[in-house]
Amino acid sequence: MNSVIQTATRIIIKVGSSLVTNDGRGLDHAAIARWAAQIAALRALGKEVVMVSSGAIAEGMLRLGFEKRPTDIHELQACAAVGQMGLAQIYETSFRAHGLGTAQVLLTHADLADRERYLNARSTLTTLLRLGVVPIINENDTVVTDEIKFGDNDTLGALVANLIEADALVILTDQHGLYSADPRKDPAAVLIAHGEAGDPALEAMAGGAGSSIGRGGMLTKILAARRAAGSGAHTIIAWGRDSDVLTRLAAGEAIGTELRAPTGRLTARKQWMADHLHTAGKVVLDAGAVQKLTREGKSLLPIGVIEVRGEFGRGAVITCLAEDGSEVARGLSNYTSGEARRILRKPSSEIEKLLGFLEGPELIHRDNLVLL
Ligand SMILES: Nc1ncnc2c1ncn2[C@@H]1O[C@H](COP(=O)(O)OP(=O)(O)O)[C@@H](O)[C@H]1O
Ligand SMILES: N[C@@H](CCC(=O)OP(=O)(O)O)C(=O)O
Repeated sequence: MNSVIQTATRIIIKVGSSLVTNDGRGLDHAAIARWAAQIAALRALGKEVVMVSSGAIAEGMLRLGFEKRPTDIHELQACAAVGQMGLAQIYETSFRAHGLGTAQVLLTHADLADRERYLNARSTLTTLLRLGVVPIINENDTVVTDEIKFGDNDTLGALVANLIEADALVILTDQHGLYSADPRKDPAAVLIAHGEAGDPALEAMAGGAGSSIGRGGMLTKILAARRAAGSGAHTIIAWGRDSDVLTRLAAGEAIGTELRAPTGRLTARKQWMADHLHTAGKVVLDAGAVQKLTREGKSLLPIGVIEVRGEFGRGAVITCLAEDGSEVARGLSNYTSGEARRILRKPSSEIEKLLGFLEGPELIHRDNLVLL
């Protein structure tokens, strides 16, 4: 039995170019309608779903009359811009049939590397989920070049899984999962049902490029699983043409390849904070705020802050100290050090008046806080 999707509440579902575009001949409306129906069923089970969908370039090629994929980067970008309209249109119509709203979110890797944009993307996506909307994400091909040339949406799917701390990443593709070798070339290849994300042996099996339509091949999916595991998300790679693949996964069926994250979510997040981000500043908390954070699992409000040390920008990782100097927590700050100094000791209801804007009632939201 496969329990990953059954127990997951927040799921990223990535559909590859090879699936969405009906082998390059425009968008596969029937396939998109089937995913929408299944995602509606997942939502009815209380799961939150974010889609990462490729297909803009292939649809744009069809609409603009290109027989084969252009090599000129700006023609590719033009195709993506034209095709993205078609993608948005068909997703909107398909989900609307189930009473679900959709949102178009176009991201680049650079957006997620910048802390301020990272926080904005994160807040927007979680707000969309709270409002019951299904976000449909693609790479913002108009403003990037490298990604179009070498890019794949598997990596984007993993970055989004990390961004909103999803429980699972489902990568739907034109194969039944990861095989011991490329099944297009080796008929004796067998399906790998289980593995551990990050196991180098998997990378060796997945070598080589993908189909003529897709960009990444299997290797980028294996690397995406490793990346998603960084925030504790498990990955499933499965055949997306199965009419009920998602609902069967949600019912607990073992389908495709399941790559489990070796560490739990909290551990992974702590590790991420510890490894990837140096703390830019410090805030000293009063005893009441320490109590709220450590015992009650609450966010850090400015009223509980007695001192701000160092200079930091919005979205920076800062350390929270108790009055005796001991480290209590680390987290991503909603405000710059200058702003934090103006609102410390103040009730959150005064933030807007003091700063002229409100980024949130808390200095560090509990979702962005790791206790030490
Ligand atoms: N070990 C493997 N197992 C399965 N597929 C593999 C493997 N190695 C390479 N591939 C290739 O990867 C392709 C899927 O990648 P890709 O075409 O990029 O799809 P997508 O558009 O869904 O991202 C398969 O069609 C297959 O030819
Ligand atoms: N952003 C591009 C998709 C990139 C791509 O093909 O990725 P993938 O589906 O992972 O092989 C598009 O919409 O055409």
